[in-house]
Amino acid sequence: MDFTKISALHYRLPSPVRQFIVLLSIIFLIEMLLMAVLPQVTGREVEFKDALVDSMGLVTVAAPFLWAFIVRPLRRTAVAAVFREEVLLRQMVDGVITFGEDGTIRSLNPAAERMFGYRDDEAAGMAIDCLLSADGGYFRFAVQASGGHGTRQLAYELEGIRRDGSRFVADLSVSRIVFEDHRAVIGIVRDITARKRDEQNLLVFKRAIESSVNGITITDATNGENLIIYVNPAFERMTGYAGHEVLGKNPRFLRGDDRDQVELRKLAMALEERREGYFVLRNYRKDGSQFMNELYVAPVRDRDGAVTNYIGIMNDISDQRRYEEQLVYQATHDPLTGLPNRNLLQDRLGQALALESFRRRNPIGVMFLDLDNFKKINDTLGHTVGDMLLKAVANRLRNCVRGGDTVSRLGGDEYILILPNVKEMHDVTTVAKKLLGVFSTPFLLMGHELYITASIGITLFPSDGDTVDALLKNADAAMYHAKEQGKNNYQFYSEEMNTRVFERMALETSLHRAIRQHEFLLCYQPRVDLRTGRISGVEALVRWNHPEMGLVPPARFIPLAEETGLIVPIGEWVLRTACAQNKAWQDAGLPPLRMAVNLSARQFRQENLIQMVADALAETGLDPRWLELELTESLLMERAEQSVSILRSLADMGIDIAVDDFGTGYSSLGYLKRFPITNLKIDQSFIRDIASDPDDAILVRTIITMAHGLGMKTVGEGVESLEQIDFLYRHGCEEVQGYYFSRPLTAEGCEELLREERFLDLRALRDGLPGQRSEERIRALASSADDCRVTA
Ligand SMILES: Nc1nc2c(ncn2[C@@H]2O[C@@H]3COP(=O)(O)O[C@H]4[C@@H](O)[C@H](n5cnc6c(=O)[nH]c(N)nc65)O[C@@H]4COP(=O)(O)O[C@H]3[C@H]2O)c(=O)[nH]1
Repeated sequence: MDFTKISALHYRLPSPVRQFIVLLSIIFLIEMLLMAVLPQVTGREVEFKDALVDSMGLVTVAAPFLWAFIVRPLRRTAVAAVFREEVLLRQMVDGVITFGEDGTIRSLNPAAERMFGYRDDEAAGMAIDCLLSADGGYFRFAVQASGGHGTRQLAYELEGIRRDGSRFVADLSVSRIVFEDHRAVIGIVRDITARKRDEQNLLVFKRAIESSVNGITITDATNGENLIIYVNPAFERMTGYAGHEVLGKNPRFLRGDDRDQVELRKLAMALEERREGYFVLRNYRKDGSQFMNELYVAPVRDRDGAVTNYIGIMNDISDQRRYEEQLVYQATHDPLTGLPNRNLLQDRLGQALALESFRRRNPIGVMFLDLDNFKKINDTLGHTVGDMLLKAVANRLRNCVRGGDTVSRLGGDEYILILPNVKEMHDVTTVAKKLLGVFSTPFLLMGHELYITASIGITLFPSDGDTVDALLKNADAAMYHAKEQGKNNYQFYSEEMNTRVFERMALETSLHRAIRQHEFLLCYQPRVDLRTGRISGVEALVRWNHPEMGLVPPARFIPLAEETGLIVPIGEWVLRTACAQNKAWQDAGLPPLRMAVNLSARQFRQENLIQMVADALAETGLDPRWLELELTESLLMERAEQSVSILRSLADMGIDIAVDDFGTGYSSLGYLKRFPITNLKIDQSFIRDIASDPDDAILVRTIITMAHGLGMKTVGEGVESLEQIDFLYRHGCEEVQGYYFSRPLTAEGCEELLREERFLDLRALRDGLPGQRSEERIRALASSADDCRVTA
């Protein structure tokens, strides 16, 4: 390799011969001068002339020494210096290109060779434009470089072109070198593609950080202080602090005085252990407001693994937390009253049981409180009032118990109370009495003064059960017992209550089976027209022929069927069977009579009721005028407005409507007038003492008068004596029904009665109070009929 070609540096190294000659000449000239001047000064011209000759000889003799001891060492030193520079050039990682002012490349150093893919000798003579492309070509910078005086350095960013045509970003520094008569340009080229990419990447990262919705902090961990050196705009938005206000501070200022946080301790530990971590902290904005900071902290390590910085990524999750809390609240609380719901109740009771099983100190009381007749209020006054009442009850119950007790709502009108720390049984009784007492004051809601009572069932852990389910189930059974005991009382759980509940469940199961296996049958109780004494109609009464229990009375299964909804298929069967039976009697040539069929509340609320009745009539072929539907007074009044339209539709079909158990509910005269009612059936509770109790007598008289005033007829129910019949007859009651004339009969028994055209002999009544004979006669008549008496 010709080093002299590499760069312009070799121009600085003078020729050794020239140096040597110059040196000798200088010495000789000095001696000559001395020889010329000294004789003048000393006046000894001859001696000096001889000496001059000697000097010349000496100079000649000294010349090799001069060469050997001065010029050569100097030369060596210089060459070594140049060599060092040349080696430097060769070792340089930057490419060095020398080229003339005409743009012809003179040399490339090895780095430039690697960079451009040309060997030095290949590149020599090529135009610099082939390696470096810039707008306006090489001349722009070459001319600029050579334009000034002395050496100037200029930097450019160009495109480097490799031998294979690929390009890279080149950073070029050019220097113009002028040495003696040599001129050249040195270009130092650096491939800055990676740097440029890094710069771009940095820009992207910076932009990402700046535009991140997460607050980002960078702290300096080198001095152990962890002071903030950067915060992004999201941090400023999140905290309300401007960047300059927090730079140089430790981020812990965000926690304010709220130091007692478990998560803070975890954070401190993570920082101490120099590891990353995730924390949720209560932090405070500049205005003092709190926010939940979901913080992710990660250390940044240098090449040696030492932590230099921490990056903190913050996320304000206050809204999310609120939402989560709301979800948890919704999942654990009753939306209406704000009381704990079944989930939370089970959780709390479970915890109380676990704790008490361990401590075994005091029993836990569980109370099941159910409002009495709440449904009536809901149905008559509407759901708004019902809801208000439930809320008001919740408040009263809450205020009635201690802080550690739980009042929860299971739904509907059922509340459960947990008393976790019962010291004595007496405590539970006191609380139960207190709870019943909160209902002694009426509830004033939307202008209504509501009196309501509650029934409470009580179980105790561990004596009545040791699981949540068992305790709740037994409290429920006890509450049912309280209802059975006349409501508005409390009952402690006992084993036999469960037996009853179990029986109820068994009954429910067998009711399902009864429908499938057609275990129901109908009895018919005749109704007598007091004007003629003849049978004017019959009432269909359902019986359940239970395979083991025998005939089960409706009072034992109708309420359960009503509760479970089974009354709908049962009622439909009753209606069809009764219509079919009536039609069959008519077809058999018996005198036509009215068939009364009971409709339960659930059936009455069925959307397809009208259609169902129409279908039953159509399928059996019974004329609607021989059908009478019986509905209770309370059922009609519960949803009076809806009842009006349903009853009208039924009446329009030609069906008679009777109000059952009249006098037991609270009828509004206004509605009674609007209902298309044919008959009012006076409840047997008023008939029973009609002859002895003046109040009942007045009431019955009033009902009859009122019914007539409204254009309705009356039927006396449960008539058992001639005196009762006499009273009703005298006060204008149109019909009677009761054991006196006939008990409910099987279809065959009833048919026989009809065939025989049995009648009530009214002569005795017309002639005044009946004598012994006539009464006996009538009794005999009644007892001769087939009996459909129930066994249970
Ligand atoms: N102490 C006494 N009782 C008398 C006398 N005369 C009749 N009874 C009884 O009084 C009830 C009259 O029927 P209800 O008021 O409609 O009252 C009925 C009715 O509300 C309901 N029920 C009966 N059958 C059906 C039905 O098919 N569907 C629906 N939804 N309810 C029914 O069950 C209730 C009870 O029916 P039952 O046990 O058959 O009881 C019948 C009947 O046997 C009497 O002189 N003295």
